[in-house]
Amino acid sequence: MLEALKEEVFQANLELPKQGLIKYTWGNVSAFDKESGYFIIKPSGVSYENMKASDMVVVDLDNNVIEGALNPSSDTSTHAVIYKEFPEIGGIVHTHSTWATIWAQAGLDVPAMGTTHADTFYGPVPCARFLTQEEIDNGYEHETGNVIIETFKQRNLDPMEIPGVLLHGHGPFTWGKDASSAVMNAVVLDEICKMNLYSRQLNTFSEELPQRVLDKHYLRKHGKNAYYGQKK
Ligand SMILES: O=C(CO)[C@@H](O)[C@@H](O)COP(=O)(O)O
Repeated sequence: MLEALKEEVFQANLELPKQGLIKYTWGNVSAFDKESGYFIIKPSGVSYENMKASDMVVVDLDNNVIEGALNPSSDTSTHAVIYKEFPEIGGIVHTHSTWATIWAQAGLDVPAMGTTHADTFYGPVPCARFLTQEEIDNGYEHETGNVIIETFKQRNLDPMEIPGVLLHGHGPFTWGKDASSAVMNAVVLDEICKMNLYSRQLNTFSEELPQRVLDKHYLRKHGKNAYYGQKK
């Protein structure tokens, strides 16, 4: 079942090593199928070289495997929590990409310092807190999803305007309307983390974008008045 989406998820997963976002098996991509309510995710620990589209695992939002011979990613319940809470999300990516993970390990939000950032993220990308011992005991991956939701709720963020998050001491999750846009957002997040780090090294006092520039760049690409991709 869902053969076309399996192929899409497979291709999106292959894009991670191609874009230099992961080494070994340090990441996963999934995509949600609105009609069935199932999502498709990379199998756990399977190397990208040996993986086939038919290895992709179909799961439901309660983490039951519906189809697939291999174990789904160990991050499956984090993906499920995000899909459940934010129905507009159609694809999710988790990586340990170097630059974004550096910011995650530093425990810092990623400030919007340039228009590269503003073209994709409408404000700083938040860094979510460490999990408590109780949360880890309750179910680490599930609670990781809950901490992401908590971060977006507490800060009143729209997940489609800020399509990603850092987890303190761990790494990034990004998402989008489908798997390939979630991968693109993972690439952008890693690049802006790199740019910001160098900018702050060159000038500790490098400023964040003024709101007017953030608005200009984000709003011409997104939302009802977007200029990009519209007919003349
Ligand atoms: O975050 C981690 C490990 O820290 C996992 O995402 C990573 O190892 C990938 O796991 P899976 O192979 O998807 O089970």
